[in-house]
Amino acid sequence: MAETQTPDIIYTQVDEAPELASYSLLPIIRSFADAAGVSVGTRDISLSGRILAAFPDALTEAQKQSDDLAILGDLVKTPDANVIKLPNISASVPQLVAAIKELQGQGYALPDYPEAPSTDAEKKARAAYDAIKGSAVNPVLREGNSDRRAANAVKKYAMANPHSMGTWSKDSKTKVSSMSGGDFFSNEKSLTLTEAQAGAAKIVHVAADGTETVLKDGVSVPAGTVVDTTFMSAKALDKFLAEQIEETKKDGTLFSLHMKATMMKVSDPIIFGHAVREYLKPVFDKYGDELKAAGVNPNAGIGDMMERIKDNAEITQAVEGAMDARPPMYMVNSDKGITNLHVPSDVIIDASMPALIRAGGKGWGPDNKEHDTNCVIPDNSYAPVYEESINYFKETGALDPTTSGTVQNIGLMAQKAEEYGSHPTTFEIPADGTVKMIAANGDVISEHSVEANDIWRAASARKAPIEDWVQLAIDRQKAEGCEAIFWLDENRAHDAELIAYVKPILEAKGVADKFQIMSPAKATRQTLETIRKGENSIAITGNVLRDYLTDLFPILELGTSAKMLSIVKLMQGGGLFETGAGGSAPKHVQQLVEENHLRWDSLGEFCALGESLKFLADQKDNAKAAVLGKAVDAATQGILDNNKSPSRKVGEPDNRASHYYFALYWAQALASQSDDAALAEHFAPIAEKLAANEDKIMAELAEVQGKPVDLGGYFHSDPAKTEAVMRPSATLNAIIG
Ligand SMILES: NC(=O)C1=CN([C@@H]2O[C@H](COP(=O)(O)OP(=O)(O)OC[C@H]3O[C@@H](n4cnc5c(N)ncnc54)[C@H](OP(=O)(O)O)[C@@H]3O)[C@@H](O)[C@H]2O)C=CC1
Ligand SMILES: O=C(O)CCC(=O)C(=O)O
Ligand SMILES: [Mg+2]
Repeated sequence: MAETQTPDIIYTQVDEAPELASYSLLPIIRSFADAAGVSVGTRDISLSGRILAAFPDALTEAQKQSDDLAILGDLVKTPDANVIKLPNISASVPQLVAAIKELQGQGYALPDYPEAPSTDAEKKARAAYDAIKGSAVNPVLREGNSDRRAANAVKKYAMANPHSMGTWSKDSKTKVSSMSGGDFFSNEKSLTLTEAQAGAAKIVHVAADGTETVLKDGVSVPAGTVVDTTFMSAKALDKFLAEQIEETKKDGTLFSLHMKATMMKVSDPIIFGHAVREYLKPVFDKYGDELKAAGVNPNAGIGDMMERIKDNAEITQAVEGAMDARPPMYMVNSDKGITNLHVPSDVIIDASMPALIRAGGKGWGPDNKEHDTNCVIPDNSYAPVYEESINYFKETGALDPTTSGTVQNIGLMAQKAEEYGSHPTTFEIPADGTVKMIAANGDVISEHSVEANDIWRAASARKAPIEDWVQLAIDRQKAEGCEAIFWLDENRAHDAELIAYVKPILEAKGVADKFQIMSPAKATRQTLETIRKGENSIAITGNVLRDYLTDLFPILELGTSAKMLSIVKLMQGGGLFETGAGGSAPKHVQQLVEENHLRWDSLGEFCALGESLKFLADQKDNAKAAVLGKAVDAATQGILDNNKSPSRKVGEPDNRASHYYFALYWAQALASQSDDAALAEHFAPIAEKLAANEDKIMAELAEVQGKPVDLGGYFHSDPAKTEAVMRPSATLNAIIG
């Protein structure tokens, strides 16, 4: 065959902190793997890489880049897949625009992001950019369901070395506020499609005057798919937001909005925009025309708005005046004046709510001090999880990480299950009327009366992924023998359809007595009670709760979700090993650039690497991969036992130093094992050299810290400059080769 062979393992090229870490870690991985005949390739799924791959016609031959995401999307549907997936940027519009600008500045003739596309070329460019926006990578790669948990060694380490936890007081004014109706939760309709209804469905808007507009045609929904449709009323949302702004002011707390504008890339930026508009209502009322003329789109946030009006002193002053009259906002960076409503991707609910709960219900205010906070989460589908957690901790005090049990997660996410797949079927409604979803055979799946500006969406979960998810839960419960709860609310339309799948499978397998089914609010309380007793629980959830809980519990138990094992057992037999459960930590890049210290912890990468190698050993009957994998586990244990994880403070050992120790312990484990004599012989001198040069290497790594560095770009950094920054120890580099 002419085709070049796929490497044994693909390591993804991403963005921000994890990508910086890869510059240091990947050469070590490759050098060690190479000695065992294991090939490690890379594929570029970074934001800049995806932009370049989408516009070949705008680039010179030398600049063109392959569509690696599409290639990986095909690979994960084969049994050969073995992919280590690091977190990548799920870009908001301001991030996308910034990345395009940076690439243009580097000589790539890319089109601008067309804000109001009118010509065909602009419409084409806009469609290409919109496909890159938000969570555009994970849904493509996740051809399997999710298994996230803390490895035993990691959990034990956290219990012995607890992170700091804020204290909860019974009279904390922190709370979660959600709509009392008119939200996605209360308007949801759900149906499991029959054979007769299966096929290509369409979504139609019928205006009050009878005009029909097809919003979307050809929505593929095979038999057995659970289809949900729902909408959020724009009027109810605005009323709710106005009330919350008032109430926050009365309570004397901070106003904060928690959304997932990246994952729900159509609905949530719109909801965010409503909050911006409501918070700055006097300004939008008075200067609406001027703001429109300046191209202000509230969905892009106050940051973008201020930039556009910076030359207009009157409006700038009006904004500042309006903000002074409003309750203070929860800040992303109080030193720099960056508020919760500045950029839609700055406050991402899965990370932001747990961080606030870990801090004892406190958020940072504009005065650079901690305050109680009103956490505004408009939709009720999942807000009760945070509400119940906050209520529970107010009653009982903070969780004790030294004694707490652990919560594992089995998440339904394969084939864009649930809201993850809803972007192409979410619409801001143009005019009053009805929205119908119509099955291939003409049956009306659902019908909703809507008003202009309401946000309507359809989401779906297919039969095979649902069945695979239930089986995964059965396997995991069997392995752990602990409490296992399906977080499903029989009173919610969608969950009731899932329960109709779950119950018969559990009964048929004779394991119904091992599982409970509970609404998210009840499951939250029971789970917290279980882990407080030092026992463990498995949360079996849909996609959104998978996302939320795999940050919430790890952040409370381990201090961070970066240390999680995150396995995607691909439905076609391959393996996808995600590193940790968190994101790409933009704050960490800032610190590196300012003071050459990278506090990113690669423990998630170490865990994923070990799993990937052990998977390769089984997948290709590769005994050397098994030896490498076992040694990775020993090295990871070594990092924990000897406290070699990165420090947060400049001047102390950082990410690069932890990679040196990882290499040292990995080489020592390989040198001392007796399963493969050739590998032991190869790694003995390497282990010796690494150990003998410890002081020298650590000094070389320490020496560079404390000064700013130049990476030659943020979204598309200069490889040579970045490598020089991330591999500053000539001694280590020479040993690694
Ligand atoms: N799988 C994926 O591809 C995911 C991608 N994302 C994307 O990541 C970006 C940033 O998201 P954000 O919500 O800010 O969340 P992040 O998880 O990137 O950051 C939140 C904070 O978590 C801590 N943290 C996260 N990872 C590590 C690590 N490995 N080592 C040490 N600390 C860590 C840091 O806290 P501190 O600095 O206080 O120590 C960090 O500032 C967005 O573009 C988002 O879309 C988000 C989630 C998953
Ligand atoms: O895909 C994304 O944008 C975020 C994913 C995420 O947060 C997660 O999987 O935990
Ligand atoms: Mg997440």
